[in-house]
Amino acid sequence: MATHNNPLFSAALGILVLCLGVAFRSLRSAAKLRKIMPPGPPGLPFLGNLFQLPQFQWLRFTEWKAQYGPIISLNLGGQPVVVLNSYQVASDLLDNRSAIYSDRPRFIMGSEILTGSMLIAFMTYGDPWKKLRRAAHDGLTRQVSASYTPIQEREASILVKSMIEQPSLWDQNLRRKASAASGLLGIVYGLPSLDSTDDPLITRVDDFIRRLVRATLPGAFLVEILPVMKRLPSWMAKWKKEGLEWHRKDTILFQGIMNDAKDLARSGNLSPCFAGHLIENPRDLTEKESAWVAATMFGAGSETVAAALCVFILAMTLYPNVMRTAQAELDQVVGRDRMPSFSDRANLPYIEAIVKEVLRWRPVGPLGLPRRSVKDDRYNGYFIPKGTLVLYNVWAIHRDPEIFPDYDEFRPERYLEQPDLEYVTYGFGRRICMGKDVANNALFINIASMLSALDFAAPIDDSGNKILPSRTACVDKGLVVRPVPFECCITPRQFPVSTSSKV
Ligand code: HEM
Repeated sequence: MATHNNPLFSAALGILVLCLGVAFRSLRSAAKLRKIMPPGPPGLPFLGNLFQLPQFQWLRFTEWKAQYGPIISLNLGGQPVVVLNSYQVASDLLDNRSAIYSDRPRFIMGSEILTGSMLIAFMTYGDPWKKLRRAAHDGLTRQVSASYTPIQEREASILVKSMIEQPSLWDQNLRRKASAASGLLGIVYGLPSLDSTDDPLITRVDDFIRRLVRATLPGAFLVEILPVMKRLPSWMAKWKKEGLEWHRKDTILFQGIMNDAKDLARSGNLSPCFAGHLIENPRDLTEKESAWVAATMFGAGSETVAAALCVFILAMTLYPNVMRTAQAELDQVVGRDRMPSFSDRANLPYIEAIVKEVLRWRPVGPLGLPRRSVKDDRYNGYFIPKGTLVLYNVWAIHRDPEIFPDYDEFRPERYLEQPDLEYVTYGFGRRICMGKDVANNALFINIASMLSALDFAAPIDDSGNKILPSRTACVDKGLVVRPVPFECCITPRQFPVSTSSKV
């Protein structure tokens, strides 16, 4: 039998030739595109640089900066990616061309399914995002954030107390008290301080954050790579069924807390809080939207502040001189018989500088949150096609030797010597962090309170040598990157009782 006369064989051959043709064309166009895009490492056909990215991608991007410059491009299996490695380039594109670079890539599980596309940080750019961001803005301006400071003072004292009572649990207390319980439940809903970290509300909110974080981990859900899977009916896709069910339950939870806040507002007993602003000025938000706008503040604000405070404790363990300089400032301005307060802030420039250096030295979001370009663009002679994934490398920007010559050192003095020095941990342009004032206030009061009441030191081994924690080892938790667990001796300053602890 002559196979070439067989119609099935001819059809199969036709499809093969067509596929090869399409593959060849897309290979050629990807190759052509790479030539006009910013420079970057060569990759494999089709897969591009997919297998050149290690776990801590910001480190590899920083190495490539040395080789290819402040703006580099990659091809991740056909997805064009641009990495912005310097302040100048990131600001040129994200601040000055924000109409093109303010979109986010799709987070199908983390945004569309788990939060019903109502978590501001993960929403794509457009009218729904603008509507929610505008409504949230009212409750987060610098002036309004200042009205939350009494809650933050109260919670900072509780954090210090927990560290004195349970020094071995410092990291857990940081996460639970400094995140869900501290500041945020009070700031968002005006709730009183919760005595127990096992409170069912904290547990539910923590579970919500954990689910969200898990959903954002690369490779956690296949649907992120094959978006068409979102169309599968729930009975065929367990992940989708569970995600939608969690969304339903979380909506009930967040609407319930919001309704409690409304009851308190009606009886005149709601303390100044974010929910109070939404209730007073609901704009055109539905009940569900306003419940999710408030919930966004947990998703975006809890792990980040706790991780930054963990970086602070790492820095104090490694740099005892910085700790002593800060304590001398506190003793002089505040004295030893009371806790610091926001009214001391203007007189505590060294503490303010420590806050900035914590955010610069080990940024808890070394790549911020990703963006996506919505239009073809040209920059410095390079082409950036519509749909490019745009990452800004906070790690590299904070380690630019021309701006931070001794970038690896934790040296708060740099901010006193050069008050205009920029750090970019809160991002850029239209998508810049909405909670930066709340976060800076939380970091200021927690750091000042801890330094005023506590000493931090590396533990000592049997031969009398310090056991220093790693300066660089970190854990990528999805939304945040924090130092690996380390030992630290935390002792009250006034009543020195040494306690060594491992987290
Ligand atoms: C140390 C603490 C924090 C850090 C380092 C941090 C960092 C960031 C970063 C890098 C972004 C993305 C910005 C961009 O795309 O350019 C962001 C977005 C956001 N942050 Fe924060 N954040 C912190 C605390 C908070 C807090 C306490 C809140 C709320 C009270 C908050 C609310 C938000 C919101 C709502 C967004 C989404 C903005 C948008 O996509 O339009 N953040 N944050």
